[in-house]
Amino acid sequence: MLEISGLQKVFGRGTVNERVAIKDFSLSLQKGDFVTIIGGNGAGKSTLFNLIAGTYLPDGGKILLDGEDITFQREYLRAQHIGRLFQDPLKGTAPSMTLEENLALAYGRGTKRGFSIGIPKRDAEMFCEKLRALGLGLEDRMKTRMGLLSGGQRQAVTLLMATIVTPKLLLLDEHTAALDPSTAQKVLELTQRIVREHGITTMMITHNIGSSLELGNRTIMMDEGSLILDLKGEERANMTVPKLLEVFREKSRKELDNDRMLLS
Ligand SMILES: Nc1ncnc2c1ncn2[C@@H]1O[C@H](COP(=O)(O)OP(=O)(O)OP(=O)(O)O)[C@@H](O)[C@H]1O
Repeated sequence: MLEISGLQKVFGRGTVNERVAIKDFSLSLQKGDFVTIIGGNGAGKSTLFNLIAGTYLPDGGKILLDGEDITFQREYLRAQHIGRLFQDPLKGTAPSMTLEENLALAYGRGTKRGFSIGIPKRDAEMFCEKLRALGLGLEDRMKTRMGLLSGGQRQAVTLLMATIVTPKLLLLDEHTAALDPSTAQKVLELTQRIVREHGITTMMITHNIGSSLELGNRTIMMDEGSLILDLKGEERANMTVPKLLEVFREKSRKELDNDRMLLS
């Protein structure tokens, strides 16, 4: 359902700062795949997401989503089918608008539903039910401004917003990295539940090597803009954190000595 072939992105071409961020990158995902992505600082993980989401355009290669060539499609058009979460829980939301209004905006994405006429009662009831299902008591705070929620609450609502219209693809860019460990765990559990319920094809960048093996059905490792490891099936099931670090050392000839890299 996602076919990436020969993707290339160079920043600052022809300048002293020239940097090949994505180098001949190819990847093919099946519908319902949940891929975790790991790699050191500057490996190209976020750039890959920016190219898939249309924030940047590539210098070469192709991206097909459900058979449609989206390589140069405008970002706002792709956003109708691609949900995205960032490390910053406020990114992609309107902090001065209420939860209900944020959800209504997300629900209206890609449809002809208007926002100016207010929020229909049955939509508000549906938002309330979805918030209740998060188990965070947010169903009683529909009129609260988004900016007043805690980081974990906001990220849970952002997750709901990204999936309220089931996307073809969900991109999670370290979406729990800014949360305390127990809140991060809760948001990860919610993520798994929502992704599983709707069978959403998902890509998740993480610095937690343990999570990268525990969540999803496939793990890819990037280094210097290239895919250096693609783990699935039995090979992935038998992989451990120490073994994965060893593989990284062998393949990249460097240590994963990233300060943010969590090893368990
Ligand atoms: N807008 C930009 N302009 C110039 N260089 C950029 C830009 N965005 C990314 N880069 C460079 O491209 C390379 C890949 O960066 P990217 O942010 O994709 O890596 P990453 O794997 O997400 O790293 P991290 O884990 O540190 O967030 C880096 O060398 C980075 O400095």
